[in-house]
Amino acid sequence: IQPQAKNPVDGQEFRDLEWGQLNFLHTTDNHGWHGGHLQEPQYSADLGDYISFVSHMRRRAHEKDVDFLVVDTGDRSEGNGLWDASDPKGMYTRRILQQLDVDILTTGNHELYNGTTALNEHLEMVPFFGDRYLSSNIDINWRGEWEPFANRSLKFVTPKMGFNVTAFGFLFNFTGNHPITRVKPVATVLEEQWFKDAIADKEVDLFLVAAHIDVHTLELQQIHDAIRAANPETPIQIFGGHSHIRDFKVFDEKSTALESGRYCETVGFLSLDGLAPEHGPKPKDGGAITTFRRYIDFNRPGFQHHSGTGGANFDTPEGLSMSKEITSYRQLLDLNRLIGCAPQDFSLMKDPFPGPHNWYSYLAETILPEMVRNPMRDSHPRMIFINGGSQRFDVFKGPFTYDTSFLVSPFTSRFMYAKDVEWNVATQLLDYFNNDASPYSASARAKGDLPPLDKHADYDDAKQPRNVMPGAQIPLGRRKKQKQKKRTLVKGYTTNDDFGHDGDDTVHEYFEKYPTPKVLQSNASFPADYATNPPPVVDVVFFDFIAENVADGLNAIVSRPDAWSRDMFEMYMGREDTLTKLILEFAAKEWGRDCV
Ligand SMILES: Nc1nc2c(ncn2[C@@H]2O[C@H](COP(=O)(O)O)[C@@H](O)[C@H]2O)c(=O)[nH]1
Ligand SMILES: [Zn+2]
Ligand SMILES: [Zn+2]
Repeated sequence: IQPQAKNPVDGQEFRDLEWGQLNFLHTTDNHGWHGGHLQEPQYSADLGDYISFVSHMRRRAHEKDVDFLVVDTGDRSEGNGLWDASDPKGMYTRRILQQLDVDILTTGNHELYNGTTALNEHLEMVPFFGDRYLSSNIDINWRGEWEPFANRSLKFVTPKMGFNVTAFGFLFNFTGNHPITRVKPVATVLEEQWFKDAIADKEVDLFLVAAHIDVHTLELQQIHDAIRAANPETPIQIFGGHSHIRDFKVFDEKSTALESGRYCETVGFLSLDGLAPEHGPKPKDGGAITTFRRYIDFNRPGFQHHSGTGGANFDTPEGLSMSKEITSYRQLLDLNRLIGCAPQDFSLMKDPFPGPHNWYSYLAETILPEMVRNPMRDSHPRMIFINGGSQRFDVFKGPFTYDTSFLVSPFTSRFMYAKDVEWNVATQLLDYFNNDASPYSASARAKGDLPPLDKHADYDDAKQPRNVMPGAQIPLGRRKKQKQKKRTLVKGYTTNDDFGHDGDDTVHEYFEKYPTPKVLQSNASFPADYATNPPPVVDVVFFDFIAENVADGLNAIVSRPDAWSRDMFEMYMGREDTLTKLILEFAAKEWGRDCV
């Protein structure tokens, strides 16, 4: 099933990009979506189109005699059939990404959850990209000793303007990584001699930080502050990620951070002016940096417009062959195989939870009770817990394909259980998980286990841009503002960041975003009168991914630190019974195949 993408932006007049001395394209958290969005025209470009776009933007930079860098900040894996359906996972994605002309890339937490994935990233991607692949705080031990996962930092001179740039690559203080890897806390690395030497180097015109870190976090503040303390005047440009949102933070007059969404929905564009090369002429206005940022929807019309090629001359031979290669891999993996017809749209956060249009509610009320079963325990009442962040994308009414199961619920978590837990203990577990004050929240963030924030700020003209530094009436650093023209709006990202709300290239119609559960509970085989006559005990069933958190929660509830531990839990279903598989089986059984 290949729904054809109509022109995603009829009536859209694009505002041109403001180029500077140094210009960037940024992607992050693409999570395997390199084949594009087949059911969303406005994000329908694929990696082939992006390769063509990058090629044209490099050409334009050359014509303008300015510098241009392409950056990716990780989570390239997990969350699309193109990645998850191959064996080993990511086999085709790593092959296609090696054809992307990227200048600086770093590692996300999703490259590190699974040992095979981490090792393949280290053995295939790191050597291929060489010193451009930066991991300043990750090590790997696959051959008996700890060694850097990739290059720690890179100093280079930009070809046109002769800027001396020192680049780093950081991951947030992630603790959910596979044991063959280790992630050193950012604060620890900032004290290491190699880092101190790198930021002590006075022959640097710009520090570049590629970070798989949300732009509003302690770790990123620590990195900025360490570099700034050693370099009061040197510009610091940060590219963030991980929280899957479009965002932009002003740290100070010479430092900002751009975050560019997720899932091949966004390409971030950023330009800098006013940089003073070490040996070049000093800028006339005392070194003020002018910054411009724009979030470009990942579609061909936008790429064609900004590459200055229009329709006819956009596709490069490399881009065309990449698109063909992706199509062939998708066919090889049989990703378009129709499984069933989803009876309606179900969203993760575009509709209230709980509610009739919310995917979490449909899972809790319909899919999990029917599909998460153990024949030996079927008559036993059970509570089923899954982490909210395990669900990754909306379900659209109509064709639900083999690929869709990976878009929605890609992970290989299995179901474990604690047998016969007292009712009045088990009933307190959900609050332990979802109460922000509980210890779970802190450990979940460190594990990367909070549902990706997907904050779409509202389009409130009166609303001041967030985080404007106190006393600074205009965003720090000078920026190039552009007039907004009236447009026909389609639903999409509406972003309000430290530079205001003119960042989205395609002006979208705003829509409400609703909170999602940190952890979802589903009940099954409860007696009809459970509300007035609750069963004495229930089976507590859960994803192995949160097994330690379940033990911690139960122990906290009974106030005994060692009442439960992971090794006391048993498998509830088989190793092959992932939720991906269970959803496929449900869709095949319940949803019919005549998609009207
Ligand atoms: N149930 C599982 N959830 C997982 C697994 N690996 C990751 N996750 C969830 O992903 C997000 C983090 O994603 P990010 O793109 O924001 O970095 C987080 O909510 C995790 O819970 C897994 O194997 N099983
Ligand atoms: Zn991500
Ligand atoms: Zn991440």
